[in-house]
Amino acid sequence: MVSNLYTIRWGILATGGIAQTFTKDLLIDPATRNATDIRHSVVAAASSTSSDRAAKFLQECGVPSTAKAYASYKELVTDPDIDIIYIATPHSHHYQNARLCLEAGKNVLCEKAFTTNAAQAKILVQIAKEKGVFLMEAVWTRYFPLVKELQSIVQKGTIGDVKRVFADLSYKKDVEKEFGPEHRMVNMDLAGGVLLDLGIYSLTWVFQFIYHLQPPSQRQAPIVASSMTKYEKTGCDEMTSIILTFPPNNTHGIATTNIRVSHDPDYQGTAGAPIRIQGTLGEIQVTGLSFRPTTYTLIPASSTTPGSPATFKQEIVTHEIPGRGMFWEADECARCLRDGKKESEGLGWEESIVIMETMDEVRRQGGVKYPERIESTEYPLEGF
Ligand SMILES: NC(=O)C1=CN([C@@H]2O[C@H](COP(=O)(O)OP(=O)(O)OC[C@H]3O[C@@H](n4cnc5c(N)ncnc54)[C@H](OP(=O)(O)O)[C@@H]3O)[C@@H](O)[C@H]2O)C=CC1
Ligand SMILES: O=C1OC[C@@H](O)[C@H](O)[C@H]1O
Repeated sequence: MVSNLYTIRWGILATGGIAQTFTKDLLIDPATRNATDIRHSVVAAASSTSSDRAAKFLQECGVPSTAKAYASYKELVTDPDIDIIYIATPHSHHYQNARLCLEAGKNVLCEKAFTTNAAQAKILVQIAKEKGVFLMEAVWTRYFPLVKELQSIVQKGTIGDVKRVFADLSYKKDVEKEFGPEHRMVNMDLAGGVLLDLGIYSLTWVFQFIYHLQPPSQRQAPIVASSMTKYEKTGCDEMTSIILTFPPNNTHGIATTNIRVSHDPDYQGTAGAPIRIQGTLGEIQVTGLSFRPTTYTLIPASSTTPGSPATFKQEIVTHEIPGRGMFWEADECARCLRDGKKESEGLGWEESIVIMETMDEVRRQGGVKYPERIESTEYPLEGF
C-alpha cells in the first residue's frame, strides 16, 4: 500500500532556547493534533560554538542518535539529507544565516523578526525566487487553529465591519536584574529591543485581522504614527506604541509593546484581554499571552443598540494545545514543500516585507538605529 504520509527532514541552525522548544515540538506525534498527512524528522543540528554543543542539544531534545551534529552553520547547509533549515539565531544574524542557507539551495523557516530591516528581507525573497526555494518567517501564532477560526469568523462578517484592532504583547520585567545589558532582548549588537522581539506579535494581530483579510489586490501599506522610549543603558526601545491607519477604510490598528509593564500586571496571561477586534456588531477579545493564544470571547453589541442587531451569542471558546504550539507552523512548511509552494499563504513574502517596512518607519520616527554592520545588506560578512 502506498502511504500518503509526507515526511520533511529538518536541520536546526543554532542551539539556544527557542531552537530547543521548536525541536521538541517537532518530535510530538502529529496525530495528537489530528495531522495525519505529514511527519517531521530532525536529521541534524549545527552550533556555531562546537559540534559537542550541537550533539548535546540533539540529545537534550530527545532526537534519535542518527542525527548529525555540526560545528558550523556552513557545514549544515551542505548536508544533502536536509529538506529545510530552521534558523533560531538572534535577529541580527537572520539575514546572513538565511542567505547562507538560501544560496546553498535550502528551504528556510527563519525566526521572527525576519531581518533587521526591509532591505534585507527583500533580498532574501529575491534569492528565494531565483533559487526556487521555500522561505517563511516563523511567526508561529499565525498558524494556530484558534487564529484561523477567528479569521473565518471575522471574514463571515459575524462582528460586522472591523473598525479597530488593539493588540499588545508586553513583558513586566526588571531589565537590570532579569536580563542585563548584554542579553539579546536589549543588546543593540543583536538587534534587541521590544519592537523586533515582542512588538512583532502586536503587529501580527493587527495585520492578520485587517490587512491580511483584504483581497490581495486591494492591500495597501498603513500610515504609521508611533512613539518609542529608549532603555538608557543600551539605546534599544523598551516601550513602543504604534497607531496604524489602513486604507481604504481608515481602519485603525493599535499595536503596543513594553518591557516594564504588561497587559496583565503579573504577566501570567490570566488577567485582561491583550487583543480586542472591534466590529460594528460586536467584538472578539483574546485572552492569554498574545504569542500563544488559548481562549477567546465573542461579545455581541446589545440587540437594543440601534443599528447593531448582532446575530451571535456571547461565548467563550478555549483551545487545548498539545505541546508548545510551534508544530503548526512546521506543519505548514511540510505542506508547502509537499505541494511545491515557495511561500505560505498564512504569511506571504509581501506581507512580511510590509511589516518590516512598518517597523523601519517606527524606528525612524523613534530614532532607533542598529549598528551599521547588522543593518547592512552586504554578504557574506565575517563573524556570523
Ligand atoms: N517563536 C518564539 O516563541 C520565540 C522566538 N524567539 C526568536 O528566536 C531567536 C533566538 O532567540 P532565543 O532562542 O531566545 O535566543 P538564545 O540566545 O537562547 O539562542 C540564540 C542562539 O543563536 C546562536 N548564536 C549565534 N551567534 C550568536 C551571538 N552572537 N549571540 C548569541 N547567540 C548566537 C547560539 O547558538 P549556537 O551557539 O549553537 O550557534 C545561541 O544559542 C530570536 O530571533 C527570537 O526573536 C525567541 C523566543 C521565543
Ligand atoms: O518570540 C518570543 O515569544 C516569547 C517571548 O518570551 C520571547 O521573548 C520572544 O522572543
